[in-house]
Amino acid sequence: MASRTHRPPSGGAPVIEARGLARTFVTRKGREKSEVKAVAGVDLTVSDGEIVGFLGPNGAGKTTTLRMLTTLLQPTAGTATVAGHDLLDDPVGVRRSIGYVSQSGSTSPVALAGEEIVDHGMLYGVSRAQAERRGRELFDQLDLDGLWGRKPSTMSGGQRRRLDIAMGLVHDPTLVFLDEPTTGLDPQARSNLWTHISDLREKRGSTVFLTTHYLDEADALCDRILVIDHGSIVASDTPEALKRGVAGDLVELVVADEASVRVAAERLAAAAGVSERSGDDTSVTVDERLVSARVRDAGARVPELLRALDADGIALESIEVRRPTLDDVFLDLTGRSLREGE
Ligand SMILES: Nc1ncnc2c1ncn2[C@@H]1O[C@H](COP(=O)(O)OP(=O)(O)OP(=O)(O)O)[C@@H](O)[C@H]1O
Repeated sequence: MASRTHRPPSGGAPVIEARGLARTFVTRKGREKSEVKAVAGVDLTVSDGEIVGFLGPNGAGKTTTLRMLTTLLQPTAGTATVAGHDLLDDPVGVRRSIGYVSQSGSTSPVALAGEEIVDHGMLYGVSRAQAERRGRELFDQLDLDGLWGRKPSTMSGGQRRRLDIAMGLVHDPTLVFLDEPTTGLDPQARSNLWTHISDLREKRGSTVFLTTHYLDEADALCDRILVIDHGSIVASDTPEALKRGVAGDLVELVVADEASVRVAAERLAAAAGVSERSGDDTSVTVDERLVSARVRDAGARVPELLRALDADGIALESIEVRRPTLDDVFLDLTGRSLREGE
């Protein structure tokens, strides 16, 4: 399992500082010109040693932001400093200081893994001997022992993804960008990779900025989560604080007798301190015998609710209290579930 030693968001000096970073794409269809504001002026700060997760629904602007921060795409407005180098004035300095592992990876299926990693290091100005030493060290740390002479096409998905990460680290970057590092891997390979990603920080002091579609991954790995929607950052906090911000725990009652549903809904509304209007997020909803509402501090209020129901002679078939998840946070912030996009 990945280490959960989450650090405070404002631990060290900023390694990424973006102000008003924006990108508008102009597309033409015949004589018609239209503009897409992919990223609409993003301010973000990432501190030294943080693991930051960048989440957002499909088309929210994640990849465009990542491509700008890694110098692959010119911003149309705004400024940024990445790993101590100005994005616009010194893109080469940025590139030399960062590691970038793209969604598709960058290994050739035919070259041998060890050759690939040495060539990649040399591309970044590292000597052959140094690249080989560093590469072998990374193979050891990333559980790739014995695969130096193998072609990536003969490796498992998890091994190939760890090789991608080794390639992104061979020149010893202090800042690593990972674009959906575990997409397509089975649960065991994902959790194994989480350990390696948290080790990047624990053992090497790296700062990690990653995008993911998996909320459990963001929860397990990240000190802080940035949520982007329609090209703007809509939240930035620790996973715990984001969950605390959701309006209470979900309490679901299944009432034994349909005739008691109305009174049960009244009692739940009183416990939740909300109205009984349905269709509102902060109201009680009734679906046949299922009565549910969000209740702040449910642990303290549910015993009182049960006593009130008992006094009214209302029997329950079941009661469930569910703590907010990151998916609830996501739904609250963007109106969409991240799972809808999968
Ligand atoms: N080269 C381009 N030309 C025109 N529009 C573009 C271009 N690249 C991205 N866009 C648009 O910009 C918006 C943001 O796209 P982006 O790829 O950054 O989103 P994303 O959050 O990474 O999405 P996903 O999760 O699906 O990868 C989308 O509306 C997309 O269609």
